[in-house]
Amino acid sequence: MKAIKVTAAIIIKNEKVFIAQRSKNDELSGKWEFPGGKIESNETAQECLERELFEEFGIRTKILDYLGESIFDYGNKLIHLLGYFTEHLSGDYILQVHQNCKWIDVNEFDDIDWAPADIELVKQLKKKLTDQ
Ligand SMILES: Nc1nc2c([nH]c(=O)n2[C@@H]2O[C@H](COP(=O)(O)OP(=O)(O)OP(=O)(O)O)[C@@H](O)[C@H]2O)c(=O)[nH]1
Repeated sequence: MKAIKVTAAIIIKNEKVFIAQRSKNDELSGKWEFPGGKIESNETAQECLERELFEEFGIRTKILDYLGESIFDYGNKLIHLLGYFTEHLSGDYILQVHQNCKWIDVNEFDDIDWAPADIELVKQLKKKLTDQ
């Protein structure tokens, strides 16, 4: 099975991380994720993330450092999630496709009902944020 490459943004403000909840009609409905989406054939991971964040929330962003990856087999598909630290440049967050969003502290990571592919990425992020 060929892995589907998906970008995921880690946006941090006042030491809190932005996460979004997938919509009712979505696959993985109700699960929380780092916003992003599938990389299209003509774009880089960075271009993809900037496009997705504008489409999904109406915000302009700048992609910073690469955090890491998670490869997860959902059975019907293999997801290759790529996490990038991302800076919010402008625009208010307006939900276009998600049912909810929130800013969470690293202490709350373990209480979130994450999309399964995110769990490995969350582990890496937690390590990075608590080791500093
Ligand atoms: N954006 C995003 N997708 C994730 C995460 N974790 C995870 O398993 N996924 C999965 O990765 C795939 C990407 O989904 P998406 O729906 O956000 O991407 P997209 O906007 O390009 O999709 P579409 O073109 O089907 O609407 C989905 O199968 C989704 O369930 C995550 O943290 N962020």
